[in-house]
Amino acid sequence: MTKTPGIAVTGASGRMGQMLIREITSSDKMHLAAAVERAGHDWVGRDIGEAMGGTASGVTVTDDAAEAFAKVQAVIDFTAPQATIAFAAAAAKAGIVHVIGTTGMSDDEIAQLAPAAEQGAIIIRAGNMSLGVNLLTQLTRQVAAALDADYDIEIIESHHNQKVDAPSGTALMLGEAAAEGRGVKLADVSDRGRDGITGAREKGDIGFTAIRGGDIVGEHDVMFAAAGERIILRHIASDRALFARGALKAALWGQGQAPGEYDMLDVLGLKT
Ligand SMILES: NC(=O)C1=CN([C@@H]2O[C@H](COP(=O)(O)OP(=O)(O)OC[C@H]3O[C@@H](n4cnc5c(N)ncnc54)[C@H](OP(=O)(O)O)[C@@H]3O)[C@@H](O)[C@H]2O)C=CC1
Ligand SMILES: O=C(O)C1=N[C@H](C(=O)O)C[C@H](O)C1
Repeated sequence: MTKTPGIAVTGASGRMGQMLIREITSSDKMHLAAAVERAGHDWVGRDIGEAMGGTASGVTVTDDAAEAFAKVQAVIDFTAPQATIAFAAAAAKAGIVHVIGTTGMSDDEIAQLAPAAEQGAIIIRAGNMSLGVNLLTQLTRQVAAALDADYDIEIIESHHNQKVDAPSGTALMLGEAAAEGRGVKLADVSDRGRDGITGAREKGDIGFTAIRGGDIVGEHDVMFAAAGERIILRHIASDRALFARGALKAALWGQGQAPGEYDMLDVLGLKT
């Protein structure tokens, strides 16, 4: 029998952490080999299956990422920016695949991942792991390239009321794609957080609006609004399992890749 890759999940008690553990446990292409939580978390030392309210899995939650990563082929990490930077360094030491779903990272924090990729980590990072959204980035780039600045680009995202970062990682991916299509830098045209007497909209800007409420999993619209018409590209995620399955696909794709930084377009073969 062929041995499947062992996977570690960080932020094991989180919304995505638990979803990832369920998906890995039901996959025959990989197995759950470690579950990591931060020091002091009350799940540390408990069986992850039991902590999640199910049956024993044989995997005890640990706060020792280095020890966990030494015995796996990939780590899937949906946590928080500073935690992800620390996990990247540990993944580099272990020479394993590091799938990063964490959003809300500043440019400076993203730059801090580069040394890990140079030192042996195979980093696959995306603000959204779904096929649909990654396809939508390509469509957004295409439509933005085809239309001139008479079409105002607005990105509207909606998420659950526990989300801590805005705009969402997905909205930023879509904004980058629109800016690329237009041949401009997103940082030069990004318009966020309008409030009060903002003045009229600047031609060529890419606007962002974030809605937070209830249990919305994740919805994104890219609107191209001109005199007399609007084109709206929309993605609706209705189940977090979508993101988890994308992350599992990335963990498998990364096996045997050279150390470096990749994204879901690489994994899904959508790079143009
Ligand atoms: N790329 C994608 O496709 C997707 C990305 N995401 C992103 O994934 C991230 C997590 O989302 P979600 O699961 O909803 O969030 P949760 O808050 O439910 O889970 C976050 C987990 O990370 C842990 N964590 C936070 N900070 C640290 C730290 N400093 N060290 C160690 N562990 C830490 C938390 O532990 P504790 O409870 O102790 O704080 C918790 O277990 C977010 O950035 C979100 O935007 C979400 C869905 C899809
Ligand atoms: O926090 C979430 O929930 C999600 N975060 C990602 C993002 O910031 O875009 C992906 C997805 O929309 C869910």
